[in-house]
Amino acid sequence: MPDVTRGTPEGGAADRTMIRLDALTKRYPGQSEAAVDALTLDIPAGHIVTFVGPSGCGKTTTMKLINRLIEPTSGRVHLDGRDVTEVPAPQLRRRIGYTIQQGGLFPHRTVADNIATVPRLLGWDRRRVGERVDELLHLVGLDPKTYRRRYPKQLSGGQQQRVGVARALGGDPQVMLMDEPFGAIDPLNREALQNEFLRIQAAVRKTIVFVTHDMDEAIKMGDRIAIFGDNGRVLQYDTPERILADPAEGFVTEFIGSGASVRRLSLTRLESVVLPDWPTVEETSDGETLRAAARGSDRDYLLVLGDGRRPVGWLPVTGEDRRPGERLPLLSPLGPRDSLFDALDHMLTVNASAAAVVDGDGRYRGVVEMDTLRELINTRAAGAPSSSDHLQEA
Ligand SMILES: Nc1ncnc2c1ncn2[C@@H]1O[C@H](COP(=O)(O)OP(=O)(O)OP(=O)(O)O)[C@@H](O)[C@H]1O
Repeated sequence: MPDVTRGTPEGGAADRTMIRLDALTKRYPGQSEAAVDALTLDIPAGHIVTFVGPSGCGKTTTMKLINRLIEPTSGRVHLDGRDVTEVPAPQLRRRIGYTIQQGGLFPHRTVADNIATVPRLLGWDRRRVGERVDELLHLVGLDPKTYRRRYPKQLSGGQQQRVGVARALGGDPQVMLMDEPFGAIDPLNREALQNEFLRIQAAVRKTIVFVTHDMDEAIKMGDRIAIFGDNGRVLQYDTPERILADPAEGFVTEFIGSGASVRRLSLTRLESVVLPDWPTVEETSDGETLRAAARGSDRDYLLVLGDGRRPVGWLPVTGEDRRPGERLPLLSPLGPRDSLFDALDHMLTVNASAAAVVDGDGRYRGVVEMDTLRELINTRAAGAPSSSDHLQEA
């Protein structure tokens, strides 16, 4: 098998390797097959790597090998350049935060005591521990006054998960291992937690290994994705963009599913694409100017710009003689941080074939068309580079 797991997938400047798995193998007693088989993988500092794959493929076992909850049959784990077997286990676990499904909180300890677990192990004084607990509750979006003294059973699943994240961050670890942290959360709250967690990560920049069953979550959360096949083997390790654009044969293609080309749209932000120009008119234009603009364009709609070049409506062009019709309202234009997928979603929601895009100040920037998105989906699905000359990545 080619070595898919070494080095930097982007081929750019190398990030420091925080976790290095070297031919790591785990065979549980009495099992004929290895749960993890000669796994070799470099995890760069300050990034999220998602492990995704079918049930039983060795994701959890790999996590437990990293923080030495279990010992390997053979192979090595290096943390920040040092073999983990040379680091005493308690010290190691203080450097590695661990969250599991449903938060894994101690049921008979309050929220504050749960979060304080590692800071106390580290011997911090009471005041520093108390401050850290409040700081972390703030960070995960829970009001310390309300939640500090509650017990886990007095929290919703999502709140327990937040406390689980706060507890894992307690001792300011270098590394976080998160084993399906949002697995038991309903889809809406799950999305909120994912967004919240990405916001936290932008501030704390930990090295994170994030296990999930869900390819969409792997794409959203991962700077890189390791796709596991059976027996703890990694079939592909790369950025979400590359995996979606060029999935390894067979299993990976199947695992990603037929929605890959649509999913890729969600990876491209509007701020990074060059948008085609569109015929526009000013809100204050007189009738003659509007008629001239309608005749001079081959589009079925003109975009109306108001004060400060803000898109405010669409002007349909009708009839053989191309007359401007009644202005239609434009509710909310798309912004620079929206993705091509958001554009598609927006057009499907408002039943339109085009959507106006603005810059960060709300000024008109261009228009995305449904036809262009359709073309992108089709060319990407066919595996060909996009031939669209309407919408180029900047
Ligand atoms: N303590 C154990 N003793 C024996 N076999 C085990 C043990 N723990 C896990 N296994 C086996 O090792 C394999 C890998 O398990 P692991 O929990 O790492 O998979 P996983 O990818 O995390 O699965 P899931 O997505 O279902 O959590 C499985 O076949 C499992 O049955």
